[in-house]
Amino acid sequence: MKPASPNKALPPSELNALLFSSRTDDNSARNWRLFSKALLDASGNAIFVLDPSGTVVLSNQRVQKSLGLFPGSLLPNTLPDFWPRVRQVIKDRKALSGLTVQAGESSYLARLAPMVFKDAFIGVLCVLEDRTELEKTTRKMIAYQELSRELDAIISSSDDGLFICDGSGTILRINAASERLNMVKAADVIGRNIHELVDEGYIDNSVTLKVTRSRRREHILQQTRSGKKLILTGNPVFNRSGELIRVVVNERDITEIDTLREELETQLAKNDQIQRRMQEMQIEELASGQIIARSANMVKALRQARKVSQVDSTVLLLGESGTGKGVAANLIHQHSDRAHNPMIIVNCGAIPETLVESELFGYEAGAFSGAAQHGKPGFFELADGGILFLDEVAELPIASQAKLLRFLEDGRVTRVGGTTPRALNVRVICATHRDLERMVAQGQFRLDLFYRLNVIPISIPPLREREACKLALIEHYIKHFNDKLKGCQPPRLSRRAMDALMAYHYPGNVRELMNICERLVVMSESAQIDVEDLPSALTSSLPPRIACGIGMMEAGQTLPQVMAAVERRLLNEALDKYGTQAKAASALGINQSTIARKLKRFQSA
Ligand SMILES: Nc1ncnc2c1ncn2[C@@H]1O[C@H](COP(=O)(O)OP(=O)(O)OP(=O)(O)O)[C@@H](O)[C@H]1O
Repeated sequence: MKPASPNKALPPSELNALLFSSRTDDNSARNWRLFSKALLDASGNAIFVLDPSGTVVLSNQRVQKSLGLFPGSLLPNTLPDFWPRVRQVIKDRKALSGLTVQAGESSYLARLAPMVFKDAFIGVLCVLEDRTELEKTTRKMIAYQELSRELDAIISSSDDGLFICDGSGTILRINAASERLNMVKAADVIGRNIHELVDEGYIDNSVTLKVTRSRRREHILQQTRSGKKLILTGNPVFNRSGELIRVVVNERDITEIDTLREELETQLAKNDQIQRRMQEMQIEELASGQIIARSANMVKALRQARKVSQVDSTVLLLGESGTGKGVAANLIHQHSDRAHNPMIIVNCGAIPETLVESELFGYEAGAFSGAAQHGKPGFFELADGGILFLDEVAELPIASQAKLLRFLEDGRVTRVGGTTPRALNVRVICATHRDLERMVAQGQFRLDLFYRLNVIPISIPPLREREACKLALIEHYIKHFNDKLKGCQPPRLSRRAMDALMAYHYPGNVRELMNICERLVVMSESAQIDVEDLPSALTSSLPPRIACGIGMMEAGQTLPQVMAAVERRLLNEALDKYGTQAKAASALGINQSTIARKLKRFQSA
């Protein structure tokens, strides 16, 4: 701007008269003044005029409101920091611009210009532009820029793949890890829509599309073209009006974790198998091949028996007749510190009730008519240093139950007719096929004795719940009886005969299976045993089949649930039948690690 350089200044009195006097007023001059004021008020800026002494002679509404400068106000008093700049303009009569003025919270950009009227310098025009909002916005912009730089750094330094799409699935950005994992270049995919990439077969499944449909966090597993396994997590981002504006997808490479997990599962399955085999071997070795245990439930029962053989506690063997309670008792005995001393086996149900007490606890000379002259030791005394196995313990008369309880509590017995108790070192093992709890409820068995016996209960499962044992027992006893009775090549079982033997429920358990095998060996005339050679009770039982049809579905069940149930059943049957995961896996035609994984899933379901 061309500087004004008038050689004279208008005296203040004249200036005031010019601006405010009504003496000279006519209508048009007053209108012109009002129009000028309206013009100044309409401006978005704060505008005021100072006379050369620094007194405000004119100010628009904005100045009055925000700076409190009215005609007559002294600038040196109101804005002392700004006054020197104004003085400079008064002195030099040259305009100044780009000045900043701070007034309270507000900040202004000021321009000062000398005012000349009729060749005389009349004062200074000050135009102040409010920069407060602009500065706030600038500060925010700087903060956003910093935040954006930080986000950039975070996104690009992440080892996980990250990509961001807008609400319609158009890719906005993708980090280096994602480029690497997906073998793509950011430049090739940014700006493209996920729909297109799926259509072109670039990706087969998109978590972004899932998120856009469900509008919530989604996960999917994805295999990349390079064979990596990724777990993709898509997170929706909404604006204030609830519109989906972004989908942020995180891609985690789980190839290594998955491989490690599989290795671990295989290792665990192997360990499990080795452990089972070792247990089987220990049990087999111990019983010189006479005990057959293939089903997990039987292996578990025998493992418990082996474990308790090391302590002197009373053991209660529970199970149906013929399941192998006597076998378990033998196992405990053979493996205990008492193995070099006898195990006296007493079938409590086989002794006449009147004789039970004297048989168990012995009697003194002349205890009753017909008693031996010098008295007789009972089974307890005979078992001193060893084990007394009370089979069918539920059949003990109540009086003997009381005496047994006393022995279990103080380790002493008193012969019938005697008065002096004898201390004995006897471990007691009891067995029963009866429901002792029910007998207690019916008053047929002492509650206190039941508690005393039930310290370590071991249940021997019935043969119908031991599929894998069945097969092994049949093979074992066919060979056993053939070796014993014939000594030639044992007969082969036809498929149908084996199926019938496997399908039969054996209410008499192993004892019945042994009898059937013995009979088959004795009766067989050819090298093969066929279904016709079997007792009629067996041939009527057909192998169980898995029913299939809509009728097998329960109300509310879904196809996946039915499939899972069938899978679970087949798996359990196979495990039961083949004993080990490896054998079951090969019979089912799947990997052992798959079996291990499925079992784990079933357990946690
Ligand atoms: N796991 C097994 N392996 C081989 N033989 C077995 C097995 N279990 C039982 N047996 C045989 O079955 C027969 C019956 O077993 P055991 O006498 O032990 O049954 P139990 O349950 O004691 O029967 P009970 O209650 O009638 O006395 C025995 O000849 C035994 O050798």
